Amino acid sequence: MQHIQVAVGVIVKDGHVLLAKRPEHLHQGNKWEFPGGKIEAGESLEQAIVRELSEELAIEVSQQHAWFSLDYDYPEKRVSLHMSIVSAFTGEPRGNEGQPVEWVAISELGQFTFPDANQPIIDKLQASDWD
Ligand SMILES: Nc1nc2c([nH]c(=O)n2[C@H]2C[C@H](O)[C@@H](COP(=O)(O)OP(=O)(O)OP(=O)(O)O)O2)c(=O)[nH]1
Ligand SMILES: [Mg+2]
Repeated sequence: MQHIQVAVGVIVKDGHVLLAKRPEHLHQGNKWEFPGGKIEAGESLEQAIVRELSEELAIEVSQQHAWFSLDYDYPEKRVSLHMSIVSAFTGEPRGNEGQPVEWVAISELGQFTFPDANQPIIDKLQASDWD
């Protein structure tokens, strides 16, 4: 089975996180995601986060730290998601590829539909103190 390594940017600001909507035609399409994408050969997690968030949101990440990782088996592929908490960036995030983006209160994440692999991320966000 295909197995991909994914850099996932959890951008936290004032008790909110930034979500983006996955385009319908993609794997897990039309669901809300944390911005990010496949880690390329030779790239570190930190480098992949900087590149993906520049490509997808047109921001420049200036502070981040690795948070945790998880593996999940979709019927068609296995993903390893590597989460990084982004705590500082420059620029105003926008959907650089036409995708809707939204700042959502961590307490309200339950209202959104995420890819099936994401539940532990939501649980951990809601269990942590972000002040
Ligand atoms: N970015 C992101 N991907 C997620 C999340 N949850 C989740 O299961 N995924 C999965 C969906 C995809 O199978 C995979 C990300 O791969 P992708 O194909 O979208 O990666 P990419 O942005 O590099 O896109 P591309 O190179 O194919 O254009 O990870 C999430 O919260 N954010
Ligand atoms: Mg992506």
